[in-house]
Amino acid sequence: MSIVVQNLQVWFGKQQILKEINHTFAENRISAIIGPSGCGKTTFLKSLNRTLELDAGYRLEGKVLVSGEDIYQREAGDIRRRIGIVFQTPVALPLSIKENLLFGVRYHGERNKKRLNDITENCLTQAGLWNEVKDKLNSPANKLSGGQIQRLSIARVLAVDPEVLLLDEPCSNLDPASTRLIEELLVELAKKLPVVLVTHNLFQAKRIAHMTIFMINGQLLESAETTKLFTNPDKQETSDFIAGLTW
Ligand SMILES: Nc1ncnc2c1ncn2[C@@H]1O[C@H](COP(=O)(O)OP(=O)(O)OP(=O)(O)O)[C@@H](O)[C@H]1O
Repeated sequence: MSIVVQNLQVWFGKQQILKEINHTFAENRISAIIGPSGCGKTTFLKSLNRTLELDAGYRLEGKVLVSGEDIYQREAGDIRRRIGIVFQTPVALPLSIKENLLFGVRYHGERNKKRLNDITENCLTQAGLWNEVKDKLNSPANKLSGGQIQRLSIARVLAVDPEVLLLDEPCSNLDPASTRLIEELLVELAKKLPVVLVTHNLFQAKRIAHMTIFMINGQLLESAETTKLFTNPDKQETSDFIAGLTW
């Protein structure tokens, strides 16, 4: 499973936000998207699963192909299930831990009790949360820590069996220990599906990303194996950004 982006351009009103982006996100890889604030990282991520359409006033040109299909020619709800997204702020719905986990699954129509129980255990286990919550599945999720809620958010996305996982700065509100747990989780998940991660934390990109993409002013300036991009980038702007010389 790869994601192929062809000539992607996005506008909000008259302002062009993304400019002719071409890229292939490969299978079984973690790709990190880095770049200065406001360069379009989140917009790019949201265009990969049609979450962007939930914002008013956007216009998009170009193609995003998943399994060879243009996601903009398919049903948006189905695309958002197949290409899951986790946002920066850990969100617990005002429900129990189990009902948080099953929210999307129930929305998509699953009613079988055994199946729902199996999904609960499998996904919480995958997210490294099962042992911490198995004895309090019916307790309110908002009593969990920020790091636990972020792992629950990831588990909730995994529960609908996505083919791709997108994350927008998933650790920016977390302490180092919770960050490490999420990073370990992403490394495990990337063995099964492509993971695309927007991060401001260059150390995080270095630690876990196989590929890193550098964006600036709505353009994808450079993408390469992470080691190459951080040690021997092709572009001066990338080098300056990594060195902290600009922005
Ligand atoms: N819904 C929207 N309506 C209008 N403009 C928007 C909208 N969302 C984003 N923008 C604009 O698009 C540009 C890129 O924003 P985006 O959030 O994609 O950047 P970013 O690189 O993720 O920034 P940051 O690192 O600060 O999170 C910004 O100028 C922003 O103001």
